[in-house]
Amino acid sequence: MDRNDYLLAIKTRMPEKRYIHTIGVMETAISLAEQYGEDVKSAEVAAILHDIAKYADEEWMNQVVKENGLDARLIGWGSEILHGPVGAWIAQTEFNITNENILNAIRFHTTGRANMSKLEKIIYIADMIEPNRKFNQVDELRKIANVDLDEAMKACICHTISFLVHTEQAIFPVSIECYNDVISKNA
Ligand SMILES: Nc1ncnc2c1ncn2[C@@H]1O[C@H](COP(=O)(O)OP(=O)(O)O)[C@@H](O)[C@H]1O
Repeated sequence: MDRNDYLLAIKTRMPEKRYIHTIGVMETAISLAEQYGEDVKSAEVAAILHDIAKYADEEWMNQVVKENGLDARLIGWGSEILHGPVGAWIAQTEFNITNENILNAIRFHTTGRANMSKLEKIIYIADMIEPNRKFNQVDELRKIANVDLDEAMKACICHTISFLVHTEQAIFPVSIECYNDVISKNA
C-alpha cells in the first residue's frame, strides 16, 4: 500500500477534523524524520495510521485487549488510552504492518513509554505539535522540536503530565514511566 491507499483507508473511519489532524501529523513527522535521520516512509505510515482506532467502540477495544493479550493494565481505561494500542493491533492485523518500530510508534503515540525509539518520539511529538494543534505552549514545543528531539520529548511529556495533574485526571502509569525515563536521561 502507498500513501494514498492508507489515507483513503483512514478517511472513512474519522471525521474531517481528525483527518486534517492526521495529515498535519504526517507532514510534521516526515519533516522531523528528515531532520533527525529517521526512515521517512516509516514515519509516514505510522503517522497516517496513528489514530486509526480513535473512533472505535470502547467496549470493542476492551475486548480486543482481553482477547489478544494486550497490556492488561489497559482494561478499564477510556478510549483515549485504548486507541493507541488497539490502533497498533489494527495496523498489524488489518493492514499487515509487521515493522515493530512502526507498530510501537502507533501503540505509544498517546502515552509515550520508557526507552522510546527515535520513530516513537517523532510520532509522539508530531501528534502534539502538528500545525492544527492550538494550546498555550505549543509554539514553545515547536521551537524545541526544531533543535533537539530529546529535549522536545521531555518538554512534551512534561506538558502532558502537568496538564493531567492540573485538570485532576488519572494518569495511565506508562506515561509516568516515560517521564521518569526522560528526566533521568536529561538530569
Ligand atoms: N498517561 C495518560 N493518562 C491519561 N490520559 C492521558 C495520558 N497521556 C495522554 N493522555 C490524554 O489523552 C488524550 C488523547 O491524547 P492523544 O492520543 O495524544 O490525542 P489525539 O488522539 O487527539 O491525537 C489527551 O487529552 C491527553 O492529555
